[in-house]
Amino acid sequence: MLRWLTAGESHGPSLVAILEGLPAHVRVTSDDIGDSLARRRLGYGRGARMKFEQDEVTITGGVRHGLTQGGPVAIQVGNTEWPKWEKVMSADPVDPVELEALARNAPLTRPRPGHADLAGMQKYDFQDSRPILERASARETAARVALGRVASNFVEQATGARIVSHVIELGGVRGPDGLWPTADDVQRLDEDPVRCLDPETSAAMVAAIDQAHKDGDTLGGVVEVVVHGLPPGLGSHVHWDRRLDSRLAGALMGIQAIKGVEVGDGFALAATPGSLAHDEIVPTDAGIRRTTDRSGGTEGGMTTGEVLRVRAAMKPIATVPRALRTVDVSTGEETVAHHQRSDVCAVPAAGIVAEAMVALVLADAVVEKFGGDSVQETRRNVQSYLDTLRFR
Ligand SMILES: Cc1cc2nc3c(=O)[nH]c(=O)nc-3n(C[C@H](O)[C@H](O)[C@H](O)COP(=O)(O)O)c2cc1C
Ligand SMILES: C=C(O[C@@H]1CC(C(=O)O)=C[C@@H](OP(=O)(O)O)[C@H]1O)C(=O)O
Repeated sequence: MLRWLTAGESHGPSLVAILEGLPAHVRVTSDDIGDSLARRRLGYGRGARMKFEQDEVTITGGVRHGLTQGGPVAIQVGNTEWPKWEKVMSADPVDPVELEALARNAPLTRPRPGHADLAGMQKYDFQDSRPILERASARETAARVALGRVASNFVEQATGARIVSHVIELGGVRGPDGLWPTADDVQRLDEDPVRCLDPETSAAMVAAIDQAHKDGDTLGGVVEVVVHGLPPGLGSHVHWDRRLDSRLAGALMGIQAIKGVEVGDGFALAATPGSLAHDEIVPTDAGIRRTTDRSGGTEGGMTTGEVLRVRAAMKPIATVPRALRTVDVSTGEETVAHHQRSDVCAVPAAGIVAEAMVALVLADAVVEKFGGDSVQETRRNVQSYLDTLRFR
């Protein structure tokens, strides 16, 4: 079983993340992790912070000379914003007079509808939303993406499978159906301002972001994660919490602002007759194959060996410049929510986070099915399973 945890606040000194349970000899470097973090910062519509903040990666445990050692992998991602927040976010007490003089420390008492502010203040008994938003912030996804890169290196080195994501809808602009990227499309997608495969749709998405920016508004959208080359049989039909589709859905729903998940054609299948909803099984020269991939590569909570496809729908950014109504909790009076610099749209970044979450679920499922204390042992186990697989 893989276990992982992240800690750290949006404006704290750093995020930290630990991943336990991977075999030894997985190739991974700080540059790999830095590359994945750089991909998460991409995307038209993100706010000013993405431009001036750097992700400073340090692997502090579990990796030696570019190979995992079998122990927990520990990664630190420094927040370069920290010097501005040293007093406000200090772990140790700070002189209250000094704190009072800091504009940055002014209590945030006008909770934003759509963010964690109000429910968090009620639940954790704070009169200021700062302690809530600091941890609710999607800054934390940098730590997940760092671990996700270690996990995806493992999945690729053990099974050959490759993970890619793309944006299929943004601000109501939807691309043509049935366009799925291959792993060779990653560079092209990363170069597109909104990580969309279709150039015309991409241009319309960029225009939608520009319009929202002009209108003081924010946008959401839908990302799809596609995995090529997985073996059949990851996950299991035998219990709800062993189903791979359930684990993927939980992981994707665990990303900030994700409000819907689909596996394969998901909700559209509910409106399709059975004769057109499933993936027929046919004999081919390459073995038993499917004619379509409507199920998104899982049946009975297990991978089928076809392309895995999962989608996540992101609600619009909660910090709306044309601020929404709220209550000032210090007075009880109606007012508008606090607003500072913020993303207009972070759907392209959410796709990179979704890739990381899928990688972590798949790494767990690969360890569970194939085991191994070194990645070469895992790979041998995968190969012997494939060599002896029935009805290939
Ligand atoms: C990559 C990414 C970037 C985000 N950027 C912002 C942002 O700049 N401003 C904001 O208000 N919300 C942003 N969000 C969304 C908030 O984190 C999210 O709405 C908040 O945590 C509450 O979400 P929940 O209702 O799903 O818990 C972002 C989310 C993601 C995944
Ligand atoms: C810092 C990141 O995203 C942040 C996520 C976020 C939120 O509320 O989720 C709010 C914004 O931060 P701030 O409130 O400091 O402007 C984003 O910039 C990041 O992704 O690295």
